[in-house]
Amino acid sequence: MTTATQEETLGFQTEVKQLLHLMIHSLYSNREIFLRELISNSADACDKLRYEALDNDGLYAGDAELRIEIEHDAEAGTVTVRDTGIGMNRDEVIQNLGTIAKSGTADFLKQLSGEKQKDAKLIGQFGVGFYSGFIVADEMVVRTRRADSEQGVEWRSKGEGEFTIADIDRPARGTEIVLHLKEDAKEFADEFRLKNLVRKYSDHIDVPVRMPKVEKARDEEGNEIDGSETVSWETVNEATALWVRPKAEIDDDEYKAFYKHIAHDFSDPLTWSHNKVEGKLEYTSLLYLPERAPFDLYQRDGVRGLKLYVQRVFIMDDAEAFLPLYLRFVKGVLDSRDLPLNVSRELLQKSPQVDSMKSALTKRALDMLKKLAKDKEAYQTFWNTFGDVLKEGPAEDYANRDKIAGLLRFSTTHTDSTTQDQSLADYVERMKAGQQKIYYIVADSFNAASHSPHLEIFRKKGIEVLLLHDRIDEWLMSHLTEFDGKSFADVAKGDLELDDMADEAEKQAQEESAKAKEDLVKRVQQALGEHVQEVRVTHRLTDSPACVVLPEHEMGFQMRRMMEAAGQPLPEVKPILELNPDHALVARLESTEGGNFDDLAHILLDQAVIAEGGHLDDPAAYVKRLNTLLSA
Ligand SMILES: Nc1ncnc2c1ncn2[C@@H]1O[C@H](COP(=O)(O)OP(=O)(O)OP(=O)(O)O)[C@@H](O)[C@H]1O
Repeated sequence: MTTATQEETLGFQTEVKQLLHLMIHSLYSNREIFLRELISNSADACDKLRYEALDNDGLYAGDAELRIEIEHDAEAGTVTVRDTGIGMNRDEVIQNLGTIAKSGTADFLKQLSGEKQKDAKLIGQFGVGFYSGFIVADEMVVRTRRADSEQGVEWRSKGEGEFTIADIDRPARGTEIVLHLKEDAKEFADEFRLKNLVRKYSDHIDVPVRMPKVEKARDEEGNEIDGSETVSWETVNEATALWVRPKAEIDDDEYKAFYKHIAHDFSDPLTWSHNKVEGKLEYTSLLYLPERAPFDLYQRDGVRGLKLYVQRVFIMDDAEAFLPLYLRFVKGVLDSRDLPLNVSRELLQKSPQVDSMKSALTKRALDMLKKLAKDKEAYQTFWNTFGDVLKEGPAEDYANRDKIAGLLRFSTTHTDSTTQDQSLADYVERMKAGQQKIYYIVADSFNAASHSPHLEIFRKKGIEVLLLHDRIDEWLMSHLTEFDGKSFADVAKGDLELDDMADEAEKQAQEESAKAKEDLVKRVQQALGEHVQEVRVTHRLTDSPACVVLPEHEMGFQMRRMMEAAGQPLPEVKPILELNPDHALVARLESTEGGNFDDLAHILLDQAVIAEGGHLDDPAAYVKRLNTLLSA
């Protein structure tokens, strides 16, 4: 019997309570995963001990065998998961089992409304880990002792808002978790069931998972002898690290199970890539592409990186140095033969070996995406979830710009749909004879892009335009210069050079109408004064009377608005006003005199700004002018 001292009862952090509630209700139909989660934690704890013992093998204290044991007691209705890993001290128990360390969890949980909370998929974004025990247990007891401490600790909770913690005697290091099963979960206290679950979920774990095997002696006739029971421990999982095994011997289910272990995810991965590299550098990598985004994907301090092993010894989680930021959704394992066992995060930052592994792994990850892209549906799932992150690529990784460009997907006037599912290769294939450039427009929303006056001439001529409407798009386009030898052109910037595609008669007519409007252009320029940089006649419009454009190398409207919203002061840039010489309103303008001319010229400018998604400096003045003209 253990004696408990220093007992205190503490409350869970609010987020833990919310998460527990969410989990118990949403994972009911998937209850068996509790065992996978607890074994996964135990395996991590064994990895951590192995790592700390590299410097101090005294930590093993005569028992160097790392193992996980699972026992059950059908009568008492309990299941116990025990490990000889690193264990926890009192502070760690409070910290790890009473709080959720991940920043942003509280905010995320707050956003979830009642209906959404029922969605089992959401819970996967957190990786419920230890707390999943409460899906099947109405009480959990944890007894643990850290390998470098003499003091054992006991933690108990019914998962209802508080836990009790006390010091106990505990000769064995490591952690033991006893689950007191709920009435309707007693089925898990069964040898056969447990064994199957271990094989299903934890076969690939490096550490042996053992279960007691009860044997009875037999008499000469082969009958079991009562009272002769002996118990031996039997290893029930394969217990070799998955990535070490030859690819041909690993089936898809094993790859998937391993993903769930390392990524703490509930869903299957979309795809994976397993490679052994030999030569100057020797390492094995197993990269996975998740199906769902973690809730902290866009947080600067969100978890990312690979699980790093050196010669099969676990070194660290979330080693960020091996992949660029724009591939932060990739999960996986890297096992290197060349790095020193005592490698630290700081050393990783500076190592040339790490740099060459990073560039090789980046290529692998991009190749994995290219392969996935052959399956349109799967790739679309990827793109809808992580496309925005991949769009950071061309700016961050100049060397792989072309590869990344091939992986991008866009909305275009060809499909006129918000779904971004067209590649640049698709676009190039559809280019018109004589078309030199890949045209795009950037706007704040899909509708603003697809209804922009700038597209009128393109639609008329049947030239496809990419409709970019994500916040990051202008940033992306400023880092893409060409694709397949074709340069990119923003249809809202600079002069339109559709000349190669216009016939002679068309060109001549355009020149003539520009000439005929020279006078009007001058008058408008005078009326608008410093509000515009230039006024000119355009042929890019068919339905609208006017539009605003920016000089070729100027930052685009969308990016300007974003930077201004972020408090970044920018030098003012005046737009160029382009007039449609064939529009009735422009004809009316031409025949208007005096104050009305000024009003109408201003109205045309303001309307062009609005149509492009911009805000008016002085909206009241616009309304007043419009009303004056309407009531004239
Ligand atoms: N068997 C164990 N031995 C030692 N420490 C453990 C054990 N189980 C859990 N812990 C500690 O408790 C922490 C919280 O565990 P929990 O399973 O909730 O989350 P996690 O494993 O960190 O990540 P995730 O939430 O993604 O599963 C772990 O990070 C670990 O430090």
